[in-house]
Amino acid sequence: MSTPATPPVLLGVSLKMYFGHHQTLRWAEQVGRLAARHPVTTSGAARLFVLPAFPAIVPVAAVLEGTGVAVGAQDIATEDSGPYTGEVGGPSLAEIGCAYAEVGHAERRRLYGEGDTVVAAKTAAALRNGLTPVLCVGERDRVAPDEAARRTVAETERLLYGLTGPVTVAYEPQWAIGAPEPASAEHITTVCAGLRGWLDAQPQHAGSTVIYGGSAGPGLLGRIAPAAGGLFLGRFAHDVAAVETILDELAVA
Ligand SMILES: O=C[C@H](O)COP(=O)(O)O
Repeated sequence: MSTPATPPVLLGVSLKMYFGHHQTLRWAEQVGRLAARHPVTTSGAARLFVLPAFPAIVPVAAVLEGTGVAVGAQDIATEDSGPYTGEVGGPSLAEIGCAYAEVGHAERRRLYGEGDTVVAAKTAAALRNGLTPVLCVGERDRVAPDEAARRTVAETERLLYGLTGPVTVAYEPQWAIGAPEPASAEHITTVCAGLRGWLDAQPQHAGSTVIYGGSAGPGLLGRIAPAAGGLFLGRFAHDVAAVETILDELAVA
């Protein structure tokens, strides 16, 4: 019997609203050059995706063409078209080359009042438009790892109820976002293993991935894999040298 192939490590970066437009393009050019030459990405052992601000998606997709780096959006409308001022719908995102759409980030929940109903509807919108939702889940306050796992699995189950398709679940404990350092390896592996176990029992979500975000950076993945199948990076990917360090770490793992 053959051993199942190890799935590629998934490294995502959300640029949030940190960079200006031209800075975003310069950053994307550097990431594209890195991905096109690094053995970990060229071999397919790791896959990268980036989520720029909406206006940069089209030029970033052009910059990254042929590098293997996928592009996505930081948000998606619940509806596909119609009178929804300021929103961007899944069909448009798919048309401009997005492969991913982030949903449910803690900042959107906290600052823009998005609750479970909206997050679930955005997840559904991504799936029906052929985009992989990057579904952000995680407890708001610091609790023990087992309790965090229980809450996070229940949250994921609730948000994915009735939906079908592969998802990228980004475990982001809200208290670890924008912090000096990530949650502990024990905390992350307990929750990610819980998520992995739940997903593995859901054939309708075959092909799904669990990644960790929240002050993630170099030096972390080796301590949380394989429970976490990758990282969802924020600030610590602004310096492309840090992304290269993470790829280098994978090369020697
Ligand atoms: O979207 C990414 C996460 O919220 C992590 O951001 P951060 O690494 O800057 O804390």
